[in-house]
Amino acid sequence: MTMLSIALTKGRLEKQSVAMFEQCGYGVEELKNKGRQLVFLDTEKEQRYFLVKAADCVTYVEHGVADVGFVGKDTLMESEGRYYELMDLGIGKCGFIVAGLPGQSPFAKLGHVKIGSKYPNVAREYFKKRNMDVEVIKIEGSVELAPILGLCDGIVDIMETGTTLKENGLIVYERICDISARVIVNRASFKLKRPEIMRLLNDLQKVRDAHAETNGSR
Ligand SMILES: Nc1ncnc2c1ncn2[C@@H]1O[C@H](COP(=O)(O)OP(=O)(O)OP(=O)(O)O)[C@@H](O)[C@H]1O
Ligand SMILES: O=P(O)(O)OC[C@H]1O[C@H](OP(=O)(O)OP(=O)(O)O)[C@H](O)[C@@H]1O
Repeated sequence: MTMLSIALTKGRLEKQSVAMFEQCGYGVEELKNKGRQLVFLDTEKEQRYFLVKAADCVTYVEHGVADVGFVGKDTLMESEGRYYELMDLGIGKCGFIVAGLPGQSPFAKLGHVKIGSKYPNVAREYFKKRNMDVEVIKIEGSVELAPILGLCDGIVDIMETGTTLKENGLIVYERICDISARVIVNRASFKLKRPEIMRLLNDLQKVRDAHAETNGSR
């Protein structure tokens, strides 16, 4: 059997991704008990996993260093990589929103509008579709701070529970779209390692559907 290399997004998606592999019956003990280690071998299934930042996950898959990647749709929408997006994992569910201070909608402002975001391409694209000419300011994190301090009139960011916005006195003006984690696959790997990749996708699909059923029947 051919070895599959799988790039996992570290951080918020990590725990749920590892749990899915565990439920598939793969040997992820090393991944669960990691220290500073970044590559993990699952000899039984002939798979190796590595943990990388979201945007790097796309890069590794695009270049074929990883055959498969687990990454958020937010990152895919922001990047320009070439890969196959083959499955919605149903984890890491959240959404892209436009938010701002109450009574100060960026959609109602006349004149120059500034939008802060960790996702400048997504923000630019969205406002272009709305026929609005905005200046997008790239922000690396704690985006909610930017309109409070007057750096911008609104933000494009991720919202899950809405707690971060609420605790910072911001409101949602528009929901852009839903986001969840996806499986992406290198284009050449999909031809050369198709049986291994199909087996992985089938296993993941069973786990995802079992979750959906449990949640749906609550
Ligand atoms: N609040 C959230 N709820 C659900 N999923 C989220 C949330 N925030 C981020 N995600 C998903 O998890 C992925 C990783 O996010 P995470 O915050 O761990 O890393 P990051 O965005 O690279 O930030 P950092 O610079 O803090 O590492 C995101 O690309 C997104 O798909
Ligand atoms: O709606 P909520 O459940 O409050 O989640 C939303 C928050 O989660 C993400 O930030 P993250 O924690 O990744 O930190 P960051 O500001 O460094 O991006 C996002 O940018 C929001 O700030």
